[in-house]
Order: sequence, then structure tokens, then C-alpha cells
Amino acid sequence: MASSTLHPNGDRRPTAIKHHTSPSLMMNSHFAPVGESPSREQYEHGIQVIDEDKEFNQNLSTYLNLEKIIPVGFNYHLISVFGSQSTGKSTLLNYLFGTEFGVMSERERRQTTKGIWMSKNKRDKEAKSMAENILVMDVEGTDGRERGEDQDFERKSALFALATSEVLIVNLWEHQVGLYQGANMGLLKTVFEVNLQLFIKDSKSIPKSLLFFVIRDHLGTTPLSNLRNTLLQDLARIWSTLSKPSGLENSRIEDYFDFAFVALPHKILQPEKFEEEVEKLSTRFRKGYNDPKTTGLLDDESLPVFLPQYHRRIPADGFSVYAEGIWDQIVNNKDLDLPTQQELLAQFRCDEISREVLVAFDETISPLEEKQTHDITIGKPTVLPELGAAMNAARLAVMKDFETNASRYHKGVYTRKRAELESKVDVRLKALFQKQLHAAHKSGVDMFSDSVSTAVKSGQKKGNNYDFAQIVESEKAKALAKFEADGKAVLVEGAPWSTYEQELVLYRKKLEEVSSRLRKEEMRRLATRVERWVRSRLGESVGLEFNKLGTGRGGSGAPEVGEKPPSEKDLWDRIWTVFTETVADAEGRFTDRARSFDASPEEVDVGLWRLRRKSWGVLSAKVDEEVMEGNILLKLRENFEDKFRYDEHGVPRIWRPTDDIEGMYTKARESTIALIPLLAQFKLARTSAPPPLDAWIGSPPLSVSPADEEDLAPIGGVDEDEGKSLEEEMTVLSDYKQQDLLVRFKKTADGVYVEAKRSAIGGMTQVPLYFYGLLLALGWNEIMAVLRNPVYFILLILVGIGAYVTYTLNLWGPIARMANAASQQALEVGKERLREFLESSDTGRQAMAMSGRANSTRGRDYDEISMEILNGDGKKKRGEDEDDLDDI
Ligand SMILES: Nc1nc2c(ncn2[C@@H]2O[C@H](COP(=O)(O)OP(=O)(O)OP(=O)(O)O)[C@@H](O)[C@H]2O)c(=O)[nH]1
Repeated sequence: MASSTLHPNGDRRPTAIKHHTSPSLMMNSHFAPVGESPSREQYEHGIQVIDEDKEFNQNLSTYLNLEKIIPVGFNYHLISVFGSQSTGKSTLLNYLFGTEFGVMSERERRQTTKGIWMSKNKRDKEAKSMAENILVMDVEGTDGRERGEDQDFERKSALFALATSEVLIVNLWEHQVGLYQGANMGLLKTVFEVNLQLFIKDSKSIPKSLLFFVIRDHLGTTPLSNLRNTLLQDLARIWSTLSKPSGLENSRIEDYFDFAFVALPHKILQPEKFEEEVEKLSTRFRKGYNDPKTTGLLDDESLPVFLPQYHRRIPADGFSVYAEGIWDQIVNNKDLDLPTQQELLAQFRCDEISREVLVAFDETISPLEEKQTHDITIGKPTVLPELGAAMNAARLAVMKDFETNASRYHKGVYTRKRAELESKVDVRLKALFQKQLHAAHKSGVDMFSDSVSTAVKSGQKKGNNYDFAQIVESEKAKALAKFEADGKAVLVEGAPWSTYEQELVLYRKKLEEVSSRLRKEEMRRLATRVERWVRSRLGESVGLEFNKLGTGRGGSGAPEVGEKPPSEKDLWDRIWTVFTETVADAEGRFTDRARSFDASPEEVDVGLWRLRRKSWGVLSAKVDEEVMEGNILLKLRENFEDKFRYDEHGVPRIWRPTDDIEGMYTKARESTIALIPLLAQFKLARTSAPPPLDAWIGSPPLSVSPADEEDLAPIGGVDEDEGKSLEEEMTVLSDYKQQDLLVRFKKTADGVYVEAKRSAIGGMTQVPLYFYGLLLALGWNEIMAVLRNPVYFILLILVGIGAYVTYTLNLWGPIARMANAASQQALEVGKERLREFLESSDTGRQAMAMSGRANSTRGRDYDEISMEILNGDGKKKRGEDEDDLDDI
């Protein structure tokens, strides 16, 4: 029985199939052993398949390749000849097939054919007929004196010939017919026995063989029919004596063999007739299968010899392996089990073919795999163009090549090996396929994100004139279309795993995630713009409300006629109203814009909640800025001055000594001082309570995420964790600051009071009239001296004219300007320096305000400068914020 062992490379190969030269595929021709260059001359007489020492020739496949047999598949025939030694076997074959087997010289009468030789039919080469692919085996003759009693080789060679050949020519002399030993009947008995055992596992699969009896030196005295009958009777007798395996007891010899008989004239005595008959016989070997059903006795000279049922179905490219395996089994006296041998051969060859076809597949696929791996390693998976086409072509080619070469082998093995190859190929293709989809996924998502960002940026450059939702939708559609195109392009025909539906679902989901992230970013940008707008609006309106503090009565900021002067007591009410109205306006704008992004109601709620909290922060900061030490002191001073230095009609007071300066001072001062506690706490006058900040902000929406909260400042009374009450949140000035402010204000007010007092006294100290009379009386002599002296008089007149001209032509101005130019220039330089300093820092403005108010004369310049700067800044900022307003 044939067995199999696991080859080191993982392949199962028949134990019988040892080191041999690979027959390889029909397209390859690398059979020649290393260092040996096969040539036709070398095989002029054919190849000795098995030598006299029973060694199998490893170059058989090389020979078959040289003779171009390897690629013919099943399109070849094998015929063997055996019979007694020196019965003209080689001579017959050489005549029939143009072979050049060694022929014994007439005189020596010794064995020439040793072992088993094989040669390809050399006739009809040009005709390219089917006969061209006939392989002929010349088997060492039996009964030879060289081997003596040792009949082992002839039995083994007969068995080998039977296992491989379609037709067995039994060569015998006419006079041997009827003799048991001479007609090789003993040998034939063995052949029949072995034939039964060859296919014992599956008796139905036993292929028929043709036993072609060639009777040599037929003299014609005994008709061929008689000789045939004698032989047939002998064969039937042998068959009946065979011990048949169970189940085959009633089998007939005709079930397994067809017979043909031909007689040839004596070659020496009737050479021409001999050649004529041989030529006639040779045509039978070159005929096609006109009637494949032909069976039984093939004596009709017109009938072909090679019938399909005789073919052993061993593909030509596997023949040498098969033959070697068979011989190995025979020579080692193992049970020869041809079906198993054929299965093993099929496994071996299928594996070999599989490896061969994978070489071309590797050449196409490996570079693609390497490229993918490299791209993934450097973190840039790319969609490989033409990958789909390459994969389809490679898969198709590998399977087709395999099918072409392996489908001739055992069907079951072929099907199994084909599936194995397919799964091997598909594992690699699937990996490529999935990595390609992964690359398409990643690059698609990146591209989507980039193109949305680019479109948004270009929209921003064009004045925020863009529709975010529309950009996202159009880019998403593009990204999906691209993914589908990439997926379709990489589909592998016939591969059940080749579908991208699942990946498309994941891709779509990822795009949704990215869209949501981009929308969130866009919402943040929107929120930032809205917050800036709120800051700008609150900066103006809250600043205005605080400025009104300085216009409590009259002054430049006095209310218009008919307008009710603003009450200082409801300052916070007005601020709260302005604040809530501004934020409500901003909320409306935010909501409208966010809806256009396709933002969910939850996302809008979160955005609004954040906006309210941030807006409160803006208001707090603005209030803090307004009540900053210098600012609030200035406001209080202005409030006080308006009350003290202007009357109820807004007309500046000219202080006279008779005025009740002290009374008015005390009244104005007390009235202003009363503002300090009012300013200290953000409290609504109508409710005498802080504004309902917690209710106004509202509780955080359920959908708020930690990321939404991380940049939010805590608010007292709203955030419980803050540990600060609403009262504390609403405290604008601490007690300490109030005290400090009070002291500073009083000092400022005192300064104003002293100035007023001095002004009142200054109005009283005029030059008395008698002083002028006294001057005239005491200077009389000097006046007269000037009038009487002509030189003095003329000088006086000239001075008078000069003074008059100067006065009438207003020449004093230019002179004075020239005088002042230098000092003005110095002042401008000083202003410029101060401007630079103030512009460079926020605290500069505070410093300006504080130092400006402390210095009454030069403070005017600083005030002007600071106002200029603030106005300049304000204009710039207002410009930006107006842009934001448009964006929103
Ligand atoms: N009488 C006769 N002699 C023949 C015939 N054919 C060949 N011979 C001669 O028989 C001798 C042996 O011929 P081979 O062809 O070498 O015989 P063989 O059977 O191949 O011999 P081995 O290979 O040694 O077994 C040669 O001298 C041939 O000339 C034939 O038809 N009749």
C-alpha cells in the first residue's frame, strides 16, 4: 500500500516520490539538473527510464520536457513492448515509431536492451498528428541468459509497464504460440494477477488495457485466426486459474483487457513483405479515435489502437513523478495501489502547481503589500490606484493557471487543493482589500474635515458669507461618493468577502461624528463672535450708565430739555435691563445661526447656556472696570462737581463771598457719598434684592459635556460648588474699598471746595479807585515832563502808534505764538510719549485717570490724551464688533 509522509515544507508527498527533478509547469523548462545541459543528441536512443540495477532515472522529466511532452496534458499515449529476449522487439518499435532503440547485431545474439527504455515517436513530426505524442517503452526481454533464473526484474518491469501503459505489445515468434514458457504465459499470469490487485480498492476504476500480440516470423502455414484462437484459449485458461479477490470471482478477462493480434512475415526471408506489413501496422498507431466505443477484439486492421478507455489519465507534467512513485512501490515490493498513487500524485502535483502559480501572483501582490505596510508604518495609509485591477487580474490568473495545470489530476484532490489555493490567495487579497478600505476611510475622513475647514475659512474671508450646513452636506456627499468609488474599484470578482457595505456604514458614521465635531467647533466660533459682540455692546451701554453718574445735575452730560434726569438709585436696574436685553438679542442671533448649522436643539441649549454664563462674566468684568479705584473716584468727583459747581440749570456758578459755599459743598458731598453704598452692591431698586441671576442663567442642560464646562468661570449663587452666595457674587465694592473710596473722595472734594473758596476771595480783591487818583497826583511832574519834551513826546506818539498798529493788525498773536512755539513743541513731545505709554498697557489708562485727576492743571492734558486713546481704541474695537454683529 502506498503511504504518504509529511514533507518538511508542509506538503504531503508520496513516500514513493523521492528526489526527482520537478516536472514543473508547462510554461517552465527548468528541469535540467544543475550543471547538466540536456541535449537531443544525448537522448538519441531515448532515455533509460529504469536501468539494469533497477534505478529510476531522475532525468525522465528533463527528457519529456526536451521532447515537448510536458505541456500536452492528456494528449499523449504510452505503449510498451515486452517479450522474450532478442525477439526483435527493438527492431519492431524502430520500424513502427522511427525510434532508435539499440538493436542486437545479427552475429552476437546477446541482450541489447537493459532495463526499460523510453523514446518518443519520431515519425510524423511534421504532420503534427496525434501520433506525435506517442511514448514508447522498450522493456528488457524475458528469459535472458544474463539474468538466468532471476525473474524478479521481468515481473517488476511487466508490472511497471502495465501500470503506466495503455497498450502492451506482446512480441513472440510464431513457433512460441502454444508453449507455456515461450509465449510468456507465466509472465502474463503474473500481469493479470497484479492487474486485479492494482485496483483492488476500487475495481470500477480499473482502466482497460490493450494486449497487442505481434506474432513474428509468420510463415503463413498456420492462419493468424488459428494462432489467435490458441492464444485466447491459453489466456482464458490462465484467467480461470487466477485466485481473484472477493467480489471479482466472476469477472472475465475481457472486463480488463482488449486483445489484438497481428502477424508479421519473416524479416530476413521476406524483408519487403515484412516492411510492408510493418508499415501497414504503424498506421493503426497513428489513427484517431473514430469510434471511442470500440472494444473487444481489435483485429480489424482499420481500427485504431489508442482508445480513450486505455488512457491512464496521468497528466504529462506529472508522469515522471507518477512513474517514479510506481516504480518505488514496485521495487520495494510494496502493494501497488494505483488509485492511491494517483491521489498522492495529484496532491503532490497540485501543491507543486500551486507553488508555481503563486510565484507570478507574488510578483504582482508583494509590492502592493509592501507599499501598504510602509504607508501604514509611517502613519499615512494611502489608497493605491489600480489595486482592484491588479488584484482581480492576479486572482484570475492564479486560479486559471492552477485550473489549466491541475484540473487533469484526481478530481477530489484538485477541488480540495483549488479551495486551499483560493483561500491562501484570498487571505492576502482580503488583507489588501481591507487595508485599502481603511486607507480610503482615513483619507476620506481627513479630506472631508480639511475641505469643510477650508470652505469655512474661505467663507470667513468673504465676510462670513457661508452656509455651514450646506458646506457639510456637500462635502459629505463628495466624501461618500469617493469612498464608494474607491470601494467599487477594489472589489474582487468572485470573492465572497469582497464587499464594502459594512465599511461604508462605519464610514458614514465616522463622517457624522466628524460633522458633529466640526459643527461644535463652528458653534464655538459663533459663540466667540456673539460673546465679543455682547462685550462690545455691554462696554458701551454699561459705560454709558456709569457715565450718567457724573451728570447727576447739569454739566455737559445734562439731560435734554423735557427728559427726566436719570435717577442714580436705579442704576443697577438699568444695567440689568440693558444686560438682559443685550443677551436676549445675542441669544436670538445665536439660535438663528446655530439652527442653520443643523445644530440639534440640545446643542443650541448648551450654546445659549454657555452664552449667558459668559455674558455675565463680561458684565462683571465691565462693572469691575467701571468701579476701579481711579474710574469710580473720577465719576464721584464729576458727580460732586456737577452738583457743587453748577446750578440747577446747568450754569456754572461764579462764587461770591456772600454765597453759602460751605452749605452747598456739604449738600453736594453728602449726596455723592450716598452713592458709594449704592454702587457697592448690584441690587435692583425695585426689589431691593440682587437680580435673579441663577434663574436667568438656568440650570445646565442635560446634554452639557465636561468639555463644555471646562472654560467657564464659576458663578456665585449659580454654581453650588463655588461656595459663594449670590449676595457675594453681586458685591461690587467691599467694605474696605468703600472706606478707602470715601476717604479719597473726601480729599478730592475738599480740594474742589478750597478752590471755590479761593475763587470767591479772588473776586473781592480789586484795585481801589483812590489808588488811581493817588497815582495821578504823585506822578504829575513826570507826566508833564514827557508832554513838554519834544523828543519824549514824539517817542510817546511813536509808541502809541506802534501799539495801535499792533492792536489793529492783531500782530500780537504771531509774536506770542513764536514765543510759545518752543514750549508747545516740548508739550507735544511729552504728550506723544505719554500716549505711547498709555497705549502699551491696560493699566496705563488707570494710571492716566488717577494721576490726571490728581493734577488739576496738567490733568486736563492727560484727560484729553486718554480720551483720545480710549476713543481711538473704542472706534477700532467697535469696528470689529460691528463685523461680528454682521456675521451673527
Ligand atoms: N528472424 C527474425 N529476426 C529478426 C526479426 N526482427 C529482428 N530480427 C533480428 O533479431 C535480432 C534481435 O533483434 P532485436 O531487435 O535487438 O531484438 P530484441 O528483442 O530487441 O532484443 P533484446 O532487446 O536484447 O531483448 C537482430 O539481429 C535482428 O536483426 C524478425 O522479424 N525475424
